[in-house]
Amino acid sequence: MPILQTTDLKKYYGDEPNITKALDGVSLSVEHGEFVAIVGTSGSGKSTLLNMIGGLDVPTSGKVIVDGKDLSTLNDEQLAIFRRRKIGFIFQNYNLVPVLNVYENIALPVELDGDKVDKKFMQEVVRMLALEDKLNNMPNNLSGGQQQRVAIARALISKPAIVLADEPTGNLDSRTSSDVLGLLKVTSQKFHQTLVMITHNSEIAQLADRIVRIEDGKIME
Ligand SMILES: Nc1ncnc2c1ncn2[C@@H]1O[C@H](COP(=O)(O)OP(=O)(O)OP(=O)(O)O)[C@@H](O)[C@H]1O
Repeated sequence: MPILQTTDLKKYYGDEPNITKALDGVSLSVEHGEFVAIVGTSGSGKSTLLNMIGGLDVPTSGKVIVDGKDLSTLNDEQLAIFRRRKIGFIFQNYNLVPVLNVYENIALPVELDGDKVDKKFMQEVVRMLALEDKLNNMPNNLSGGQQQRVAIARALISKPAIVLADEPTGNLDSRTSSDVLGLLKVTSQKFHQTLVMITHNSEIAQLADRIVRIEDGKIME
C-alpha cells in the first residue's frame, strides 16, 4: 500500500466566473521510502498540493490518504495530532524557534507529543547532519545552511510517515543548496524516510527518485 495517495484532489478558490482552480484533479501515489520532487511554474499549485497532503488545508473535493488514514475523517484536533506524529515539515525559512537552542529545536516535535526523545536516534541524526558541536547554539548564531540542517533533523526526529519540504533551499546559495540537499537525501535514505519536496530548481529535482510536474493544477505525464 502506498504511504500517500491523493485521489482526484481539487482545490478551488472563489466562485464562477472568477474561480481559481489551484488543484484540478490530482491523483498521486507515493511509495514508502520514495523521494518525489514536485516541480512546476509559479502558481501551478505546488504549495496547495503540499498543504493538502500535510493536513494544513482542506480540499474542495477528493481524498488524501496518509499512512492508511483518510484526512477528511479527522476533526481539527485530530488533524493537529496527525500533523505532529505523521508529517515532518521543512520550510524555505527554516521556522526554528529562536528562544530554543539547536537540541531543543530538534527535540520539539517529540516533546510536544508528550514523548521522550530516542537518544540514540537523535545522536545518529545529529551526526549525519554534522550538528554535533552546534547543539547548544541558538538558531540566530547559525548560517542558513546550518539552520536548514537543524530543520531537517527536527523533521526526521519523530520518524514521520512523510517529510514535506517546500523549497527547502530557496534561501541558500547554490553550493550550500547542494550540500543541504545531499544531506537531506542521504539521511532520508538511511532512515527509509519518504520525502516529498517542492522545488522549481530542475537541478535539485534531479536528485529525486521521481519528478512530478504540475501545470495549472494538473499533473503532466
Ligand atoms: N488562499 C488563496 N486564495 C485564492 N487563491 C489562491 C490562494 N492560495 C493560492 N491561490 C491560487 O492558487 C494557484 C496555485 O497557487 P500555489 O501557491 O499552490 O502555487 P505554487 O505552484 O506553489 O506557486 P509558487 O511556486 O509561486 O509558490 C495560484 O493561482 C494562486 O494564486
